Amino acid sequence: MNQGGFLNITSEIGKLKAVLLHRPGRELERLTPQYLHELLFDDIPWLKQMKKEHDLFAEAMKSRGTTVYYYEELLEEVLVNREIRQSFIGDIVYNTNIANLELERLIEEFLLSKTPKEVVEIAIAGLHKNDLPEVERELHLVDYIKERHPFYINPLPNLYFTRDPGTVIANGLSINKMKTPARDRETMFLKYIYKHHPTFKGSNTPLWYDYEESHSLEGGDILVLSDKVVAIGCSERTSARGIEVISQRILENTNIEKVLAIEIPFTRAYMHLDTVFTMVDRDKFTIYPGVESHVRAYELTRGKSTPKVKPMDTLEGALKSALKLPAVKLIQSGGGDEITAAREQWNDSTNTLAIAPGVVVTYNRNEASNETLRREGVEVIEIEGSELVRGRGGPRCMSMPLVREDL
Ligand SMILES: NC(=[NH2+])NCCC[C@H](N)C(=O)O
Repeated sequence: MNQGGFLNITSEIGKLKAVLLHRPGRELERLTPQYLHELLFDDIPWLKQMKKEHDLFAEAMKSRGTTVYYYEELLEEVLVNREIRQSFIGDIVYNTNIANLELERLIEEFLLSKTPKEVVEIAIAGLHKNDLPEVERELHLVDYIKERHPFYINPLPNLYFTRDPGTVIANGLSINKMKTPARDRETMFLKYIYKHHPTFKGSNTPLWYDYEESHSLEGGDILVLSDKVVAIGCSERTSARGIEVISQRILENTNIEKVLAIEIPFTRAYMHLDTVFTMVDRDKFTIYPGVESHVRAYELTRGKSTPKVKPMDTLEGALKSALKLPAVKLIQSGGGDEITAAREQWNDSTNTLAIAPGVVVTYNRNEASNETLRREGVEVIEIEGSELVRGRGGPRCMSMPLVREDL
């Protein structure tokens, strides 16, 4: 069924051929202690160092044969077309909640006077109130009341976690519905790329989910385990209904036969399934031992209009049965020590990115977890992440695989 289009993901571990990243930019320099929580950060990273770390992350993939695409480049290419740029600017302004038509028009005019590159930059880094040239205008009530908020267009500091707004499943794309307002606008970028970029558009690239739908679904929860099985975390960010809706669509339109819905505790430390559980080889997974006993798995198969559900006894059993494997290995992160495991999980030890079967990229700081993976025969490529980690995401969160070789 996977013929035609550019996108192809039939596993978590097939050789990674193309990936979408976002190099952290000025949006990170707009974080202040006051808005950290709202913007889903716990700390303020140092941008210069962050960029270096991110470039080395990209390099680690490139040197192994992965083509790296960047959000800002693709968007800029799309926005060279004036009509598309106008529509994009209209959408951005519409999504800002400025609630003042005159001001909206001024911002629109301001953006229309910018080059495609500048528009992309503002769309991601936001528009500070001081950056809009002063014009005489009558102040409305909303101007007074909202005055303390520093931005007309909010910055998107989480965009470097490209995993979350979009997910390729089989030959199609899911443009996800983000749970929080802080990340809502990220998904719109993907829609423009999908609709207008020559590499991505194509009548044969199905859309499995759209950000305009009402139930939240984030990419950190979606793991394409094989050409027949997808796992989706039910979490703080991804709703049960969102899982049902996308599952029925992929069960009807692809070779996928089963979706494993995996329920994890709803808490900030494990906001997505991939913060506690990732696939590292054909029959190997890494898991944070602190959640193992709280995880519940359900097997979904195609139903009439919504999937049939079968609760499973254990995660291990569910994986074995769905993947038709005689055994699976759940490798516990943290090297068997409870305290180390919890500390390293906070720093994304279980958020591994497989770039080939049994080959993963991880942060070097998670020494015990990396050592455990190696002992289990996994090749571990370590990257520096002291600044990147401050946004609470690791190599898997920072990447959106577009094309993998089939296994
Ligand atoms: N796939 C992931 N685990 N992504 C992590 C995203 C972290 C980001 N600060 C957020 O809270 O949304």
